[in-house]
Amino acid sequence: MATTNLEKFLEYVENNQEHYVQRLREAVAIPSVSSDAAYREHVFKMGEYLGKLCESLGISYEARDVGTQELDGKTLQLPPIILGTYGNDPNKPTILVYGHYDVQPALLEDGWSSDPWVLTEDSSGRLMGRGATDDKGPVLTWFNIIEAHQKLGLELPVNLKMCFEGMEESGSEGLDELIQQEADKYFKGVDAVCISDNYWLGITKPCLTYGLRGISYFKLTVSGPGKDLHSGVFGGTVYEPMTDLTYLMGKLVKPDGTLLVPGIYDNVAALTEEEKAIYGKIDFKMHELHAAVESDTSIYSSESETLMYRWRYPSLSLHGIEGAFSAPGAKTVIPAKVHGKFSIRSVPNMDPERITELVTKYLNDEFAKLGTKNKMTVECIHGAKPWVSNPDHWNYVAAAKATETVFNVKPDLTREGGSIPVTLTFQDALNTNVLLLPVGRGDDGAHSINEKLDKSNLVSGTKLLGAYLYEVAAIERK
Ligand SMILES: NCC(=O)N[C@@H](Cc1c[nH]cn1)C(=O)O
Ligand SMILES: [Zn+2]
Ligand SMILES: [Zn+2]
Repeated sequence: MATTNLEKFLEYVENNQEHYVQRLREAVAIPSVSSDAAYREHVFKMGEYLGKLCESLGISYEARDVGTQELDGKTLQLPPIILGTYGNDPNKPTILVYGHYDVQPALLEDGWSSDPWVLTEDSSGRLMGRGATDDKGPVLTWFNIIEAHQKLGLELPVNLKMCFEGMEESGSEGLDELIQQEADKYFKGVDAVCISDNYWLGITKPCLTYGLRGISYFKLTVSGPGKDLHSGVFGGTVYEPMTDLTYLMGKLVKPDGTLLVPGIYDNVAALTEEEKAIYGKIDFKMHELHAAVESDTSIYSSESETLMYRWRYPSLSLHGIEGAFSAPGAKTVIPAKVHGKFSIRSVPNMDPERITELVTKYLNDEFAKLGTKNKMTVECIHGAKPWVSNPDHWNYVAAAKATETVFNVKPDLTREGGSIPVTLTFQDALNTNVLLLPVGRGDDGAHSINEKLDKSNLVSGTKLLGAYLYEVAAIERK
C-alpha cells in the first residue's frame, strides 16, 4: 500500500528527534523573561529568533510593534507580536496557531539542579530548562512541522497563520488591541484556532482542553517610613509596613483554600448534576497530583473534588512580597515600603471588574481597622477572563482523531486551572472555535524549578500537531 503524506511526515519526525532537541536548546538559551525590565532585551532576541526561523522556512511574517508599557517606573518597549502566514490556498482551511515566546523568571539559586538557560537532558530523556514546556517547545513544533514538509517535498494540508507573543506571562499587553484591529484584516478567513500552551492532566494520557480559569493579579502596597530603618533603634516605635501587609495578606484566604473576600463566590456558576458526573469519568489519580507537586499535601482526598477546585472554583494564591528582606542571613531591617503580590483564579461567571471592586473594598475596610498611620494602595495589575469552549466542534473532533493516530488512545476532555488571556479574545473577536492541544505532561513543572519537557513529548507533540492539521483538512467542517 502506498505511504500517505501523513505517514511520511510521522516517520520524518521520528527520525529527526535530535534536530528538534537542538532547536529547543537554542531557544531555551535566550532568557526571555517578560516580567523583569532587565531581561527585556532577551525577549526581543527571542522574537528575532522566531523571525529568523520564519525567514529560513519561507514563512512571510511581520514583527508587529505594539507600543510601550510602564514597568517599575520605566517606560519599556513591548516585545513584538510575530504574525506569520504560510500558505494561502483558498481550497484549504486556515488554522491560526498561537503561542508565547516569553517565559517565567528562573534563577539557579531558586533550587534548579542545572542552569535554567541550558537545556539539560537527563538519563530518562527529560529536557530541563526554563520555557522547555511553557511555551518554547510547543511553539517550535509548528516550525518543525513546516520544515518536515519542506524536506519531504510535501505541501501542508492547511494554510497556517501564526501569532506568537512575548508578553503572555505578564498580562499579554498589547495583544487584545492588535487582535481587535486585525480581526477583519490579518485574521480574516481563520477557520479555527489551535493553541498548545497547557499540559496533559497526568503523565501518560493525552487530552484536549476546552476551559481555563481567568486571573486577576493584584499588587498591594503598604508604605510608611521614608527609608528602611534599624529595628533595634525604631522597632516598637513606628508602624511597620510589613506588619500591616502580612496581616492583610493573612486575611485573604484560609489554609484550606477558602477565599475570605466577602461576595467573591456570589457569581460562581452553580454545579449541575450533569457537570458533576463529568469529573468522575476523567482519567486522573491522586498519586499523579502528588508526584507532580512532589508531596502529598493536597487539600482534597478525592479526584473529583481536586479537579473541581482546580477547574471550576476560584482560588487565591499569595505569590510574594517585593521590598521585603529575603536574602540569607539575619538583616535587622524594617522595610519602608512593601508590595504584596497575590492573584485570584476566576471561573464562569465571575467578572474581573467586580473582583477588583470586592478585593479593594475588603482590603480598605480591613486596613482601616488596623488603626495604622501607614498608607495602603491596591491595584489589579493584569487580568483575564475565564474561558470555556465547545468541545463538540469539528476542531476538537479533528484533534481527537489525531490523538488516536499518534497515541492510539482517545484523549480525555479537560479544563485547566491556569489562564491564557488570548483564548477568549480569539473566540469572541474572530467568532471561531478555539482548541487547546497540549504537548507536555502534567508533571512538567511549568513556572516551577526544573521545568522540563520529555523528549518523547517533544517528538509526539510535533507528530500530534502535524496530524491534527491533516485531520482538519479531511474533516467535514460545519
Ligand atoms: N501556560 C499558560 C500560563 O502559564 N499562563 C499564565 C498566565 C499569567 C497570568 N499572569 C501571569 N501569568 C498563568 O499563570 O496561568
Ligand atoms: Zn504558557
Ligand atoms: Zn506560563
